[in-house]
Amino acid sequence: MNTQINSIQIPHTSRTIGSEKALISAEEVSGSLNVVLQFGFPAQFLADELREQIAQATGKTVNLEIRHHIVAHKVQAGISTIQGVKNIVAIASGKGGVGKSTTTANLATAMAKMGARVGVLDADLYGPSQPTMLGVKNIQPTQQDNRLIPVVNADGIQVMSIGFLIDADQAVVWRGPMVSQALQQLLFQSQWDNVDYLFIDLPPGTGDIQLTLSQKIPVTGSVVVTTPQDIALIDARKAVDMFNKVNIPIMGVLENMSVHICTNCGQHEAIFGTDGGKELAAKLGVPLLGQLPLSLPVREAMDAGTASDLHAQHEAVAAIYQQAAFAVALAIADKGRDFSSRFPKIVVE
Ligand SMILES: Nc1ncnc2c1ncn2[C@@H]1O[C@H](COP(=O)(O)OP(=O)(O)OP(=O)(O)O)[C@@H](O)[C@H]1O
Repeated sequence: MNTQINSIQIPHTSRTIGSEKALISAEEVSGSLNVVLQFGFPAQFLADELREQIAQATGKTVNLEIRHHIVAHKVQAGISTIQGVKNIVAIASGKGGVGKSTTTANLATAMAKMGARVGVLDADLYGPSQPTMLGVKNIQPTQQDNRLIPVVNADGIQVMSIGFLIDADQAVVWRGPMVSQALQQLLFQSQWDNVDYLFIDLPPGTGDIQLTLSQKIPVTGSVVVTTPQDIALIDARKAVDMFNKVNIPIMGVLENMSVHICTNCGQHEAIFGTDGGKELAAKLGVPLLGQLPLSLPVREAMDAGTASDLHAQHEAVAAIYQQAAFAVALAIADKGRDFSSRFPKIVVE
């Protein structure tokens, strides 16, 4: 029985239940089979497909319980992980306005809907938009014992934003070191509650601020967002170079605004060119996480703060983000574990 279950392929992957060592138990009770599986990534959303496959392979009625055990994975050498946060994913773009914040909000929403505990840190000082996109713009974080408690949205996403603390007009005159300090404060002094994946929406560009941040924040992996336009791709490459410089693995490239689909006639128009992100990913040898079309419901949902409803009502959009988030979770699960928080820091005086 176990051999049959272990050889089942996990949907949307080339892995099997056996290769993931996911089978905890399979017991026959009163004619049906009680199966418990545990994964190192969120897999609750695969429950129906897996139950069906196990039923087919064993010829039994199956009761399936799916658990996940997500652990902290390796970050850059010499940086310790943060209390309450297991894995940080930095979302970056070389060029502004390509949809980095939209991607962050939707990857986080997809990951939360897949059953993970998710946080978002809005580090986009020059245009903090996560509170708006995630529907919490009118809520302020509270304070407890000198720590900020992140605001929690409809999907349970813990949100912290530089926009909660300063107004955007003031921010534009901030210099690099001030930005870096404010962000570290937000990250290290917030009371994150057992977050599996914390997405950081970095400011656009690849200057000193981004470089400093990627050297000081413990990042498990990064995602680079680009439109297919040549000019965006050149800058996206710079973002990739930046992450390589500080040894942060790139989990993939997400191509945004890939095509425009006419709402009247359904015709596809490649306004920003075709497949640029796909080609960039291939050239760099990193996965293409997805290609999201220009989409009116996406724009409307981001403005209205209804990312959660967007995923419930627009299956095609939700599927693109779910696949991308799943690919990120799998890539993280494949990395070595981080044990930095288990050992006390040794300080030589
Ligand atoms: N695929 C899409 N379809 C429709 N509108 C989109 C799409 N992606 C992003 N947008 C819209 O484009 C605008 C810019 O997107 P967003 O703020 O995510 O970009 P950004 O790269 O984070 O920008 P910034 O440089 O300001 O940080 C937003 O109004 C957003 O709703």
